[in-house]
Amino acid sequence: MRTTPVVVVMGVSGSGKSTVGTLLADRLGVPYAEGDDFHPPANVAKMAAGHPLDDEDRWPWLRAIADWIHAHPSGAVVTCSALKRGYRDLLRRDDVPVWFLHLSGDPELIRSRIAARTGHFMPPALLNSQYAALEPLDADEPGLTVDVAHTPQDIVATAADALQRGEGQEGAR
Ligand SMILES: Nc1ncnc2c1ncn2[C@@H]1O[C@H](COP(=O)(O)OP(=O)(O)OP(=O)(O)O)[C@@H](O)[C@H]1O
Ligand SMILES: O=C(O)[C@H](O)[C@@H](O)[C@H](O)[C@H](O)CO
Repeated sequence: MRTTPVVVVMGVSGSGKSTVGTLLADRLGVPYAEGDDFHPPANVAKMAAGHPLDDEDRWPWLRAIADWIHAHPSGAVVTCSALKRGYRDLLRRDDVPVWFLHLSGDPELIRSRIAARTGHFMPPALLNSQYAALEPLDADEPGLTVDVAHTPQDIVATAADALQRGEGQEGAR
């Protein structure tokens, strides 16, 4: 690969973005950012109260993540649900290559993981709305889709291998 991309670990709530993202950043030796930290407090309060975000809620948050991405032209990992194509278009800019790792999986598996998780603001009831909004990677979007039934370690190894071989640079697999 000629240039190290910024990897955006995407997927519905509870798909494992933070778990996989921190491990992948360690493995690649690049900076890491947690996408939830870019939410304005009003967004977190809205989700915690059981209401899904809408596009208007998400644009300022996505712009803040896009700014972080483009402050890291030498490569980085950031988590962001990036559920819709239009959101990913906003995160992609010409100056820094952006590569999406979509953590995809069976809703019941992810629901059970959210139910077992403690200390997180996102209520399990919002998972259906996350799937309703989700638009998987299109064929022309650089990135890779992996099944979250695999262990975080296996997912990180698969992603790191694909990045090293330059796979998915032209479009999603
Ligand atoms: N591949 C995996 N196998 C088993 N458990 C996993 C896997 N990935 C994540 N988990 C567990 O599932 C739960 C959700 O993971 P995590 O918090 O990383 O998801 P997330 O996508 O960052 O969530 P959110 O978007 O709601 O912040 C955690 O308890 C985590 O330990
Ligand atoms: O786009 C969205 O609806 C939000 O980003 C959510 O996905 C949460 O931030 C997150 O994933 C926490 O659970």
